[in-house]
Amino acid sequence: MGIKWNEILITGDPLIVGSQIAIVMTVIAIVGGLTYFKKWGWLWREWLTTVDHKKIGIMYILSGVLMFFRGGIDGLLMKAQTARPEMNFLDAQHYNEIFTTHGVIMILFMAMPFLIGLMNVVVPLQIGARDVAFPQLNALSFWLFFSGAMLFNISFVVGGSPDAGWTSYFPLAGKEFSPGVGNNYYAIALQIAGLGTLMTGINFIVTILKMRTKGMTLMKMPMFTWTTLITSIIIVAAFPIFTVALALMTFDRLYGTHFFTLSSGGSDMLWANLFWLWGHPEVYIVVLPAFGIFSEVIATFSRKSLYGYKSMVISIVGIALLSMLVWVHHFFTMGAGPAVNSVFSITTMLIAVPTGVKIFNWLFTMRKGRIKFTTAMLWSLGFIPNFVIGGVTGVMLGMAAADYQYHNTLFLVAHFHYVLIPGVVFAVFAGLYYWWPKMFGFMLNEKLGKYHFWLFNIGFNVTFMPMFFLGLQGAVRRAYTYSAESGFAPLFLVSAIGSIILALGFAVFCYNIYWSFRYAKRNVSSDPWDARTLEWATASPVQFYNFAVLPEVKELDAFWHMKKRNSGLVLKEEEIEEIHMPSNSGLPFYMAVVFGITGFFLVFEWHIAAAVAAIGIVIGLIIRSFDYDDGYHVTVQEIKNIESKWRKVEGGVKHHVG
Ligand code: HEM
Ligand SMILES: [Cu+2]
Repeated sequence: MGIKWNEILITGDPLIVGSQIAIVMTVIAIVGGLTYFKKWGWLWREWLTTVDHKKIGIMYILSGVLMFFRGGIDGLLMKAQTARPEMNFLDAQHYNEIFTTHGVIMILFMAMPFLIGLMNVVVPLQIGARDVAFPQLNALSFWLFFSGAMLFNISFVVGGSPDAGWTSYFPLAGKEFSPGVGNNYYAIALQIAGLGTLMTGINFIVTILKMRTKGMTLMKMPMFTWTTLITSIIIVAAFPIFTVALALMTFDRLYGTHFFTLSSGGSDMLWANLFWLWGHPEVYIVVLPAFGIFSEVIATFSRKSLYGYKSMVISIVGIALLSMLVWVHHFFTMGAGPAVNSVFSITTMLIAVPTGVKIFNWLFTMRKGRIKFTTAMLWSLGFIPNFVIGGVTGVMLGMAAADYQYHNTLFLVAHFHYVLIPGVVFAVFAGLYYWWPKMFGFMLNEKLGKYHFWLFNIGFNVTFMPMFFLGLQGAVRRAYTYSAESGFAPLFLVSAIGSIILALGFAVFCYNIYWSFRYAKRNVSSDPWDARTLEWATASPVQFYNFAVLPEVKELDAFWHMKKRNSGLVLKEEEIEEIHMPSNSGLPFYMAVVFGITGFFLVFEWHIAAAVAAIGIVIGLIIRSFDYDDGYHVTVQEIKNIESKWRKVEGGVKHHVG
């Protein structure tokens, strides 16, 4: 096991050396800061060992912000490289690495944690529960996700990034054509993060089915909870496929098997099928919770209940079923034959029906509503036309015969950005502006929010609209440059300028976060938007036990009706009982560390070291099986004290913004 340091630490490239220096400086700054301000204990007690769904949610969201930064920089680098023809800012190899890490990071390490973070913060509150069903498992989910994300990210400076696209098609991703460690990172880091996600799916299914408060039948659940339930079911159905595919990939790359290489009897098409059997549902895993967020925001700021609730539920179930039946549309051109292509063409286009139902429901919700144009509402309004462009071009791509023309061009890249940016990123922003006061007890700045919205929205369209036309003119995706004679130059330049405007929008958002922590008024009402669902019946920020007394639900939009009956924030003191809470645990964090170390050794194929590190995993499991900690109780007196404190202040604050 001779360690070749020159292969491990990448040197010679200014971008990478710059990042290495930046990483070292950041680590020194964080360690120094924590030591100087004596915050290590606080970090350990309040965050690293927490099992509180709200804090876990906040950590997911913070990871999402960081990863958006990383993925966004990848995007900007690509846009800079293609701004002019025959540029040499990035070479072909670098471009390959960057679109690969960009795609993986944006989908798995940006979209997923943002949405799972919001699910964590909001869903237990919306169903009137004290936490998720398995709080410690929830912490383990987060830490495994985080461990996988960090492992994937260090590939840039240690060993080299994967470069076979976020789809990692074989034979390109196999050992023969990608001998470096880059694609090992893909196989192993995604495996670790994926295990975390799978556990999240199981956790939320059980939570939503078993932990709803009295009276909340399935058809009285808020729409965000519905979408979380269906998303979790898709996670449980789809992620194991990816787990298996990645395991087979790991065997192929590390142990010389040939599941995916033709040369020894394997099949590269097997990878393509397995990947998209997970990959297409994955798109709905990120887009359905986003639909849930828009449903909450649009109903709240139209001051009406959601139009067509039942048809909304039916259409998300329909989308979930169809999402498992369309995967072949990603490789129409691979020659499955006209009959197969036609079937998948039809299933693909069918998805437009339930999606269309939802769009009309949102529009009808707004009809005759007294609309408040808050920032959260702006994101929801902006989503609709942009997402329709993404949807319509999706139907175009879904026509198998026409797809021979569009396939692997920038038309496709433009299409899925028009789905994912409005469908996920806009939703995340809407959700953050909306639930920020619930998470922290103060708001994001509405005026900055509007700059953020307009810059981001305009920048997004200027970046991606030209790509449709470039694609139709024949510009292929994943190409690091093009010739001056191609005539692509003007549109590429416009697109690059757009990406700068987009980045400015994101910068305003980052500043807004800073602004809110620094300057925002602290005495915000617990229900600043005059909202409809139960999460607003708690203190802002929410007490660790969520509800002093679990609420009873009689109808949809339960909190709205409680307010109508003047029982919104009424607390019947005689009903307060002791609350049973789970204890913190350092075990999930420990498991993520040993998983991360084992994964790192596997990436470099240091098998003995990996085996030794894996013993750490087994030790963790053993410790957990001897863990009889049953949690602790909060006394009635304590609850009364806490409740009277915030309720007294609550009386004196200005309610309802806008
Ligand atoms: C923030 C602004 C963004 C910019 C400037 C950007 C730009 C780009 C560019 C230039 C490409 C490569 C085009 C090519 O094939 O040559 C690309 C690919 C891709 N992007 Fe983005 N993007 C952005 C946001 C996102 C978001 C939010 C997501 C997902 C949620 C996303 C997912 C992807 C994926 C999956 C690929 C394909 C990677 C591959 O070919 O393997 N992007 N993006
Ligand atoms: Cu698909």
